[in-house]
Amino acid sequence: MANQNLIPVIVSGAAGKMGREVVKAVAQAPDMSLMGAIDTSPEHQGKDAGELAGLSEPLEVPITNQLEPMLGYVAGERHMQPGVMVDFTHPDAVYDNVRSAIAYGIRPVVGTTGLSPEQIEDLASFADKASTGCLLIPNFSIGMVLLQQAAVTASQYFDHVEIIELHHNQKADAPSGTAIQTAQMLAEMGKTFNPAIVKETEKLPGARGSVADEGIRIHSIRLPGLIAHQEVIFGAPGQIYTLRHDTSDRSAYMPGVLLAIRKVLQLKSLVYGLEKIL
Ligand SMILES: NC(=O)C1=CN([C@@H]2O[C@H](COP(=O)(O)OP(=O)(O)OC[C@H]3O[C@@H](n4cnc5c(N)ncnc54)[C@H](OP(=O)(O)O)[C@@H]3O)[C@@H](O)[C@H]2O)C=CC1
Ligand SMILES: O=C(O)C1=N[C@H](C(=O)O)C[C@H](O)C1
Repeated sequence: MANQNLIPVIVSGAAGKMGREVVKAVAQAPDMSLMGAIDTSPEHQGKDAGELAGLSEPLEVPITNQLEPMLGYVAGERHMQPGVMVDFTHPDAVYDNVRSAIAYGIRPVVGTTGLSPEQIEDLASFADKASTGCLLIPNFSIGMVLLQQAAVTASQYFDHVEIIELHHNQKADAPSGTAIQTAQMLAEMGKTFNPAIVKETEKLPGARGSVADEGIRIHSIRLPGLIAHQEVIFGAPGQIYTLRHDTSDRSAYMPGVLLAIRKVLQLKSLVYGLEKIL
């Protein structure tokens, strides 16, 4: 395939758990070219992104912490498709990274969670003004989209629901972006869940989890040995309906990430959620 058909991709957070998977997936995609691998972690500077990701051959793409020069370089590659930046970094870094990418006309595909509603609104208006596609995807796995659809269906028939999300203990944000999105989807059904039956007292603050939109409670578990898991539990007199999704390997997210890289080129504004591009 000639170069002008390739999508130039920058991976931000390339040395991290998700970033390494993305480097592998992009390197193996026939329509993409890994142009930059950004990561701030000092011990990985200068290392080959492919070797770090476990590929047998080097990709000749060194890890660097210089995002802006890389955005400028890719923006200047006019003989290729418009550039895409995939971000799997940290809740404290993602907002600035996305603003910078949009400013250079590079389309962000964002997996990093932990953005506040205000930050998301601001990024949406920035992308809109720049007529630049931007995808914010709290969860790239198809299984989670299916779980959320089943939860929305069930919420028509159940008035009581709680969410439990379980993750590895290196996760910075709680609750997970996926749990927040799931609660938002249920809240959009237009009813308030979990009407109080008794006056509850929390003898230890937080014992009943956090209360998201429309009374939906979210409980966050953090343990080594976990990757990413979510349960949505509906209750009614005499029955419990439990939906559960388990991620056992981060490769589960890669078909969604590659799809998002291709789809973001067709967008002119910010879109939130994998289900919108399937
Ligand atoms: N949407 C989805 O489907 C999924 C989303 N996630 C989310 O993705 C994010 C990353 O997760 P994960 O890979 O597990 O995290 P890791 O901590 O393993 O990786 C993040 C990497 O980004 C680096 N980093 C931090 N700040 C910057 C910055 N400003 N620029 C470039 N690199 C930076 C980190 O370096 P250092 O360690 O030195 O800080 C680290 O190497 C999290 O928000 C997580 O919730 C995770 C899985 C799936
Ligand atoms: O940090 C993680 O690992 C994950 N984060 C995302 C989230 O916060 O929902 C997606 C998935 O749960 C894995």
